This record gives sequence, structure tokens and C-alpha cells, in this order.
Amino acid sequence: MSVRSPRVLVVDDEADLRELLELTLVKMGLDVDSAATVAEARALLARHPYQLVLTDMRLPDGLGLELVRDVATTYKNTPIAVVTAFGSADNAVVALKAGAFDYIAKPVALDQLRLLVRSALRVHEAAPGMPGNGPADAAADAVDGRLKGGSAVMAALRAQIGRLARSMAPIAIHGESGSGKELAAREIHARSPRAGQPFIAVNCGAIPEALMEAEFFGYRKGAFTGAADDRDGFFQAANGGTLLLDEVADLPLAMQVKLLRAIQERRVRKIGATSEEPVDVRLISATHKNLARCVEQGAFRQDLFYRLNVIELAVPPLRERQGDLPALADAILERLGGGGHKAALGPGVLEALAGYRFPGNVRELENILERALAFANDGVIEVADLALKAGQGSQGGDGVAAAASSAASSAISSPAPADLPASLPDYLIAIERDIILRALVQTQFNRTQAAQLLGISFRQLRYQMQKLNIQEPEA
Ligand SMILES: Nc1ncnc2c1ncn2[C@@H]1O[C@H](COP(=O)(O)OP(=O)(O)OP(=O)(O)O)[C@@H](O)[C@H]1O
Repeated sequence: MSVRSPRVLVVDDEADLRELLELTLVKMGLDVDSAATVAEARALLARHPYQLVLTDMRLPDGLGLELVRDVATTYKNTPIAVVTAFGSADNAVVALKAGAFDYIAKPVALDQLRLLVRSALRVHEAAPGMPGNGPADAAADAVDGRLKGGSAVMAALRAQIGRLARSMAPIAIHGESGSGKELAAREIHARSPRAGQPFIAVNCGAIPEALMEAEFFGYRKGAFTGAADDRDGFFQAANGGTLLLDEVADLPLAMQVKLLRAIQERRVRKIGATSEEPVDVRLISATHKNLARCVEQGAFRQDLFYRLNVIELAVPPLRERQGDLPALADAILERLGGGGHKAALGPGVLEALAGYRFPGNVRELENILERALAFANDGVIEVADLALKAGQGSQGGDGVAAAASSAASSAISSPAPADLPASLPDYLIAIERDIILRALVQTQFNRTQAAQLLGISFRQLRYQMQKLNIQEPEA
């Protein structure tokens, strides 16, 4: 085994900047080659393997972007980062989309350069000799059983995650509630060079607006009444790792501005602090809302959208990947068994589940199986135990769906009649949600007809749907 230092290629035609970069990298113990043109860089790339390429965007004989494309296709193992002109968000986003690992803005801040280099070198440690879509990725799929499911859609999603995991490009995950967005984000983190660092998930809709800045950026002791000690925020807690902004559409506009700044500068300032600190955080955002529509409606800033939505990842609803049902059911039963006796599915159960629409996706499947297990005899879940909600069978549903719904005469199946609900408001909400969903499914999400069926106005229905977070499934 060679004990060579990692080798880095710097591509820049400005002698001053090139020297600054070289010097910094050499001080970090790296071997540095440099090139002043695209052609020189190509020649060097063909000659040596590099652990990192750092290129300027404008070069005398072409664009750094061409090198990004070359490296992303021909030298998949080599992370390439671009140096972008000051304030040029467009270039950074274009480069990330083209496959750049990361970018750094001019004037180059040396602390940020060092963070970038360290994180690039971790890519290599994490994937020694690993070809982009090669067998090692397939092995990672097999070992890494977090996102379960045997459907082609799920296999494609896992492969996409394998490719995305290595770069710093912000990822926006979209999918219905309960479809597995957070799990997908965890998988990106777990398969990234950041896996050994923290993964912090923040539900943006759950933080009171007044506390947001403190929660995200932290505060210094005495910054406000009650600030008894210095405290880190989510950004500091996720430093070196990944920050998931869940329900990102719920961020208030004022906070969106602050977040955009933190993303652009890659620095945050604690409340009450005099200086900013650099943070090295990979951002993933998730939402079940249509973020582009939120931008159109003025509820979400265009510039932040552009920064977060560099790479989009769609998690399809469960009803569009029925092939996942066996693996998901198996994993859920395993978990419910808690290492002891694992429950089994009786005849026709998988077929009954396949005829169901799962408006609440995998989370609903978990709930259905958990509840069914409570009713099941001897740990064998029968179709009747599923108590699938009436009217939720898939369209063209056959006897299976009918069997399932006949078993569901007690659509609001818990608690059992003799029990009292643990929380009356929650119970009533569940009933209301259930009834509205049934009316919507019956009318194929025609809200006008559904409102008529329920004897309420269209406006009332729309309001209730918003309140209960009921979404029309996307076609
Ligand atoms: N492919 C999968 N394999 C195994 N479990 C899954 C899968 N997808 C989702 N789950 C499980 O389903 C539940 C819901 O998933 P998750 O929280 O990731 O969904 P979400 O889309 O983020 O939901 P929400 O929009 O409500 O935040 C979790 O318990 C998760 O572990």
C-alpha cells in the first residue's frame, strides 16, 4: 500500500489565487498539481488519479463546468469542486446540478476551503475504489436495509440516493405524508461520507416563530432573558453532518431570509454573538406540499427555493409501489415482534393490502398492522383484523377490496366500543378525518361532490381539509 499524501488538482488561470490555493493545500499535507487551462487539466486527469479537483469557473480555453461534466462521467470517484465568482449563486447551482461535489465562493475564505477539502477527502475514504454505479453500490443496497421495498421504483430510488449521497448538493425530497421522506433523508446521510457525523432532523412547522432563530443558530449567554448559558442551534449541532429541514414549506418568511443567508455564507451567528462561525452542513429539505406552487403564491421565497431545490428526489406514494408491500410488512412485523415471536400474515392479507389506497402511506401500513396484531389470534393476522377503511379500495378494486372493506364495518376501529378514547379531541379529529377521506375517495377527490355528500359547503370542506392536512393524492 502506498503511503502517499492525497493528491489534489487545482485549475485556475489567475496566478495569485492558484498560489493561495496551492499553499493552503500543501499546508494541509496534500500533494498539489496545478493547471491553468481546461486542456492542461484534462491532460493531468488522464495521467493521475486525484482525490479532489478544485477548478475555477472561467478558464482561458473553456468553462470549469466542462471539467465538472468530464469528471462526473469519467472519473466518478473524484470529487470536483468549483470556485465561483462572488454572488454568483447561479453558477454554484448549475455546477452542483452537473455533478460538482461542492463549491466555494470568491473571495475564498481559507477556513471554508479547509472544510471543503476535508469533506472531499472523506468521500474517498468512504468509497475506496468504488465506481459510481458499480457493484459496491449494489452491495450497499443489500446491506443497508433502511429503505425497504422490492419494487423497481424503490430500487431506482435507492440507486439515486447512492449517487447523490456523496456530494454536498442540497436535496429537496417531495412525497406524500408518511411515504418515507425522512427515512430517505436518513439514508442519504448514512450512505454519505458524513455518516459518522450528526444527522439532525428539524420539523420546521413545529417551532414557534419567536424561537426559530435561537433554535436554528443558537444564542450566547445573556442574549435575552432566560438565556442562562451559551447554546448551540441546529446548524452547530449538525456541523460536519446533515441537517434535514422537514416541512420546509412551513418556514415563516422572516426565517426564510435568515436561512438563505446562512446557506449562502455557510456561516451562522448566534443571537448575541459578535462574530459568525463557519458551518459545514449538508442540507436536505422535505415537504408534502408543492413548493413551486408556494413560491407562486408568495409563501415561499424564490431564491431560497432555488438554493434548496438543486436536486429533487421524489418518494412515490405506497399505492404506486405495491411491490414493496411484502418487504415492508415483513420489516414492520419483525419490529412489532421486538425480537420475540414474529407475527405472520394469513391467507389473502397481502392481496387485501394491495387493494387498498393507503392515503397515509407506509405510516398507515404500520398503524394498520400494529392494530391488526392487537386483534389477531395466535399472532396470525387475518384479513378481517386489518379493518381497512371502507371506500379506500383501489379503483377497479375486485373482491379483495370488497372483502377488506366488509371487514371494515368498524372503520373507526380503535378504541373498541367498551373503551374510552385516551383523548377525546384526538379521537374526534380521527373520526372527522376518516369521514372526510371516505367522502373524498368515494367522489374521486371531487371536493364539490364530497362537500354535498357531507352536507357542508365547499369552503367548509376546503378549510377542514387544510386543518386536517388532507391532501389530494397526486396523479
Ligand atoms: N421504504 C421504507 N422502508 C421501511 N420503512 C419505511 C419506508 N418508508 C417509510 N417507512 C416508515 O414509515 C414511517 C413514515 O416514514 P417517514 O417519517 O420517513 O415519512 P415522511 O414522508 O417523512 O412523513 P411526514 O410527511 O409525515 O413527515 C416511518 O416509521 C418509517 O420508518
